[in-house]
Amino acid sequence: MTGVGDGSPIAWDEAVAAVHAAGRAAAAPPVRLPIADCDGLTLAEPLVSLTDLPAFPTSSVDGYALRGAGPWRLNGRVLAGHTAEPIADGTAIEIATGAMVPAGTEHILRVEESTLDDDLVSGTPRSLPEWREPGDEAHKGDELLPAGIPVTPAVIGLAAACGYDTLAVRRAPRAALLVFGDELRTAGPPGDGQVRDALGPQVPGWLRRLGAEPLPGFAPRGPIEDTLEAHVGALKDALEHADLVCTTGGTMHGPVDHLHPALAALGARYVVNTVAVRPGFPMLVAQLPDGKFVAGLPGNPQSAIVALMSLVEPLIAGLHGRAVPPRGTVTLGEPVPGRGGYTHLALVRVEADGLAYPLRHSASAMLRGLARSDGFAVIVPGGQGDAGAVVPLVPLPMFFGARP
Ligand SMILES: Nc1nc2c(c(=O)[nH]1)N[C@H]1C(S)=C(S)[C@@H](COP(=O)(O)OP(=O)(O)OC[C@H]3O[C@@H](n4cnc5c(N)ncnc54)[C@H](O)[C@@H]3O)O[C@H]1N2
Ligand code: MOO
Repeated sequence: MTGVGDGSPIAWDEAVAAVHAAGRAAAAPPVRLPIADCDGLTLAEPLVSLTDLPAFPTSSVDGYALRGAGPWRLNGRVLAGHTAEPIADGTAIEIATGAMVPAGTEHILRVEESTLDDDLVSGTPRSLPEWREPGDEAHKGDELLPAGIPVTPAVIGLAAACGYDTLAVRRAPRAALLVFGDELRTAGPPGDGQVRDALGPQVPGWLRRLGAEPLPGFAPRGPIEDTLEAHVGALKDALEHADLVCTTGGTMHGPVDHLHPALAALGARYVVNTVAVRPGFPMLVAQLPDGKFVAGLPGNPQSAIVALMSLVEPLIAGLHGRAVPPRGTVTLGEPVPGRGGYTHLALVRVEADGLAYPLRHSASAMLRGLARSDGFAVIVPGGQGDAGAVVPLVPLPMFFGARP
């Protein structure tokens, strides 16, 4: 096998950039879908307004459109959804919020600030216009959003408002999960040398939140029998359906770690093979000759999630045609040690004082810290996190669709 990272681990930020670039190069071609089906997908073209917004002068209030000096003779009504005739001098036209303002209107008088006596309207209109002019929000042809941004419900609303029925989007990559490890139990408490599979049940939820499309059923397969044949067979099968297959365990070179030989048997090329990060360094991403990806997550449960956030999140972003997700910063409330020449991804929780505190029970085999965490504080190689230091944060996407 060939590829970046053969031999010694590559730097964490280089690994992030490498998988993102590989994903971007393999991004699916754009498709056109009805706007309501685009939530969580990615704009493949800039959103350009198809119209002025608003498209016509639009009343912001219920009241009377006026022209000339008052009192004004009431001469009709215009409701939202209708076109308006021009207004004659010295007249008032009753107008509803959202209705088209008659041409020639000089003021709109709010209904609660007016009096109507027979057919005569009087009152003092406010000095500021009570309507929105065409183009106040956007002009036809304005670029409202660039290509490559996630389609959120707000984006769908904006697209609808300016006239779109369909959008050019990139589909989400389809992801599958294979769990390796004969020692795993899929039900009940651990014991007798066996541990409970803690990744099969949780990784699909993370993948969904990172923007992958669940394969029908999305059932993680495993544990896969600890033979090379079984690994190759399971990978082939999953790769028939998925653009991205995540595996857990078997990233090292123990007697029953078959991931590397299985990837070699499939003709895969490493995009990244081991990363200078703790925990989780044996993580890898490989690409098959047909362009599909395998992400090898280490078996230690917290390390697997470090690998998801380090490699799988930017890979999925690339496959969507998006930038690497923005990673903010936190201010540390307590010191967080560095890990020598490795990047340290340290579980932290942001407390009520706004500061991020390292969590206990956060060794690579543990999940107790992860379950209380907001994300990973990033301590750069050779550095350390002093209390009060501002450091990057890799946030965990806690809510469904929070970061598609
Ligand atoms: N000689 C060395 N051995 C190990 C090293 C090393 O540098 N030299 N690194 C350790 C590190 S760090 C990690 S991480 C693991 C990665 O190993 P694998 O990816 O090959 O994972 P496994 O050996 O299959 O499992 C490791 C550990 O995690 C438990 N596990 C696996 N899958 C699950 C699961 N789905 N749910 C819960 N727990 C799981 C498994 O039982 C093992 O305890 O290698 C170290 N070894
Ligand atoms: O790097 Mo391992 O992933 O520390 O537990």
